[in-house]
Amino acid sequence: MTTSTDQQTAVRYDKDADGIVTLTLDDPTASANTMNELFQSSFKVAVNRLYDELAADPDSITGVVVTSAKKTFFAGGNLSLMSQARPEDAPVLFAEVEAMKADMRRLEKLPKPVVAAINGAALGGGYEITLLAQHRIVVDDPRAEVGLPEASLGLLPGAGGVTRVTRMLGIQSALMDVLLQGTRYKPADALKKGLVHELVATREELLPAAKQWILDHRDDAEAALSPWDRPGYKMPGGSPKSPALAAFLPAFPALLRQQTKGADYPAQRAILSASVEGASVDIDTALRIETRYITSLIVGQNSKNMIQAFWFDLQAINAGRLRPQGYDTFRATKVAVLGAGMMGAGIAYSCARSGMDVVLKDVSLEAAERGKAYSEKLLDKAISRGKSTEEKKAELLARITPTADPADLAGCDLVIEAVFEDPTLKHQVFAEVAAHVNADALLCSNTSTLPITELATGVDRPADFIGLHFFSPVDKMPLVEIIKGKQTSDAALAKAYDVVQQIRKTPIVVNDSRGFYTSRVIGFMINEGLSMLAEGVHPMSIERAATQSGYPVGPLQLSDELNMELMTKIAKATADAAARDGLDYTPHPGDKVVERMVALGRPSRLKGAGFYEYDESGARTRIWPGLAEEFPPNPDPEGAVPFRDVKDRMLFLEALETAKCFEEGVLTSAAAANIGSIMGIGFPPNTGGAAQFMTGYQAASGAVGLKEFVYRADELADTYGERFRPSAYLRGLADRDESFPA
Ligand SMILES: NC(=O)c1ccc[n+]([C@@H]2O[C@H](COP(=O)([O-])OP(=O)(O)OC[C@H]3O[C@@H](n4cnc5c(N)ncnc54)[C@H](O)[C@@H]3O)[C@@H](O)[C@H]2O)c1
Repeated sequence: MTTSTDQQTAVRYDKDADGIVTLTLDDPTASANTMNELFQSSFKVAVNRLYDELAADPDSITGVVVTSAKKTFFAGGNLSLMSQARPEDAPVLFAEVEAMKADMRRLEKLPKPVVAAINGAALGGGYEITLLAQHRIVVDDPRAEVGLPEASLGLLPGAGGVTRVTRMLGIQSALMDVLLQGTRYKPADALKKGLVHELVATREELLPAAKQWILDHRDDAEAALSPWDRPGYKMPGGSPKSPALAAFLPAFPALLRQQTKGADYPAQRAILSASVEGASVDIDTALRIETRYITSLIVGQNSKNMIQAFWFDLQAINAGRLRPQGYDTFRATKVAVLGAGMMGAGIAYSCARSGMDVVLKDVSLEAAERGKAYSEKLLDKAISRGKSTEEKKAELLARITPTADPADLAGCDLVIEAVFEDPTLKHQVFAEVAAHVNADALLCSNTSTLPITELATGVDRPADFIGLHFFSPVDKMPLVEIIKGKQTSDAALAKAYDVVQQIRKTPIVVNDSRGFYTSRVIGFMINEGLSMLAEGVHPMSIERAATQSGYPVGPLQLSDELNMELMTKIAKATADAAARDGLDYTPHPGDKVVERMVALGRPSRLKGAGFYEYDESGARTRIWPGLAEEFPPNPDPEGAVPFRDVKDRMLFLEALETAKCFEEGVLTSAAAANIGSIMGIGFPPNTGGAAQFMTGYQAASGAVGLKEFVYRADELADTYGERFRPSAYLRGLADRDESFPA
C-alpha cells in the first residue's frame, strides 16, 4: 500500500502490511540524491510523519527501512553551493546544518528499529545517513562503496559522520581507518571494519533482508537504539578521559604531521579536534562541535581549492572536457610498444591490464622479454597481496608478445614509442614499423621533453602523430599528458584521449612546447630550490620547506632521483633550441649547482651519490656532508632567506611558469594545469593545483585572488630577482578580475 502524497518529495514514504515504513530517497529533480533544499524539507516531512503516526498509535509502525531508488544510494553534500560560501555566511550555514542534523537525530532516536538498505555507493553524506540506522545492509557489488572521503576535499563529515564513527569504532580506529585518509571501502572490507553489519548478494534481496531484520527484532527494545544511546554505552578503546587513551592522545597531532610531512591540511586538523573533543561530551554537544568545524571548513579557502581540483576539474576531465567533440569513441585492440625499457615495460603492463593485445618490441628478443618480465613481477606482487590470482596473471601475460621482429606488429591500431630520448633514433623506429602497423594506426611518442612537432617530421602521417607522456612508475602514476603537435588532427587527439581513458588513467591535453607543461614547470621548482642552496640556505631547510608546502619530496632528493646528468642535458638542449630559434634564454641560477654536482661525480641516486648519500641497497642515508663545504650555509638560519620565502619561491616560480604556459597557449585549461601539476609532478594537492594556487591564493590578510598572488610575486621579484615578476598578461588578468580558461 502506497501512502505517498502527490506533492514533490525527495523522500518517498511507503508502509507495508507489517507496519514497516520504507523511506526511499529519490530526488525527482536530479539523477543523484544530494543534500539539497528539497531533500532537507522532504526528510523533515517524513520524520514528522513517523512521529505523528506513532503518537496516534504506538503500534502503527514496526520499523523503518531507508533505501534509495538511484544508482548510488546518496551522493552527499552539494559541493557547488559549498564552494560559493563566504566567511560572512558562517552563521546562516551553521544554523542550516544544525537544523538538518536535528532531523537526522530524530530519525535515529525513533523508538523503532531503523535499517539502512544500501543499494549503491554511500559515500560522505550518504554514509552519514546510514549511520542513523541501527543495522546497515549493503549489496555486495564493488560499486557499492561506503566511507567518508570528505578529507580529500578539504572538508569533514559534518552531518554526524565524525561523531558517530568515533562512537562506533573508537577514536583511534575512526581517525586512522576512516576519517583522516577518507578511505572508501568495498562491501566486504566495510563488513570487516564494522562499517556495515550484513551483505546480500543482489539488490533484490536487500529490502526483504532489511524487513526481516526488523521483524526479527520487533520485540527487542535495544534494537531501536543506536549503540551510543543504549544505557551503559562505552566507547571502544575508551574515552579521552580513560588513562590509556589519554596517554596516547598527545601523539595524534604528531602522527598527523608525520603523515602529511608537516604540510597544512586544515580538514585533517579539524577532524582530529572534532573527534577528540566530541568524544569527551554527550552526543548532542559533540554533533554541535562538529557543526562548528564543518562550518569553518566550508567557508574557508582550502576546501574551495581542493573541491575545484579534486571534484570539478577531475569530473570535467573524466567527462571529456579536453577532448574534441564529434568523434566516435576509439577502443584500441592491439598496441605496438616500441622499447621495452623502464617506461615501455610499464606501458605494456598498463595496456595489457586494460585488455589490449600488446606487442612489446626492443632491439633483441631478450631485451623485449626482460620488459615483459616486469609485468610478471608486478603481478606476483599483486598475488602475494591478495589483489590478483594466478589465472588473471596467466591471462594478462598471454596478451603480451615480446619480439624484435617488426613483422609481428601487423594489425596494431596503436603505436606507443618509448625508446631512448634521441630524436634520430625515434625517427628511425617509426620508419621501421610504418609498413607493418595498420595504415591508420595512431602514432604516439612517450618523449618527456622533445617537441612533438619536430618528431612528427619523421613520419608520413604527421596528422596521426601525438605525444603521450606517461609518468614513472607507469603502473602507479594516474596521469598521462597528451601533447598536440602543430599538425596533429583533432581526430587523433580524440583517439589519444580515449586510449588514456581506456587504460584507466586521467588525460590532460596541452599544446606543443619544449618540456610540454609538466616537465617544463617542475624544472623551475627544482632549480629554485638549488639556487637557494647556493645562496646559503641550509639543505634541510629547503627540503623541509618543500614538504611542508605539500610537495611529496624536496628539490635535492628530486634531483638525485631524476639524475643531474640528464638535467644538464635537458638544460643544454633547451638553451641550444632557444639560440637556434633566436629566443631569449636566461640560464637559471640553479643550473650552476647542477653542473657542480655533476663535476663532483655526484649526479644521482642511481650512481649512489648525489646531494644525499646512499647505502648499497640504494636507500638514502643522509645529506652528503661535503655539501656544507661546497655550498656553505649561512650561520644565521633566517639570514639567507626567511623560511616563508623558501617555501614561496618554489611554489611561485612553478606557478608563474604555469601562467606563462597559458600565455603561450601551451595550456588552454585550468583543469589541465591543476590536475597535471598535482597528479604528474607533485604540486601540493592542498593548493588545488598550479592554476588554483594563483586564482585561489590567500594572502596573510585573508584576502583571496589573483591580485593577491600578483602582489606577493612582485614582493618576491623585488627581493630575489625579475624571474618572479608577473608578466603583463598575468597582471592584466588580475586587473580585470579575470581568470584562466576553465
Ligand atoms: N624515465 C622516465 O621517468 C620517463 C618518463 C617519461 C618519459 N620518458 C621517456 O620515455 C622514453 C624511454 O625512457 P626509459 O626511461 O624507458 O628508457 P630506457 O633506457 O629504460 O629504455 C629504452 C629502451 O629502448 C630500447 N631501444 C633502443 N633502440 C631501440 C630500437 N631501435 N627499437 C626498439 N627498442 C629500442 C632500449 O633497448 C631500451 O630497452 C624516453 O624518451 C624518455 O625520455 C621517461
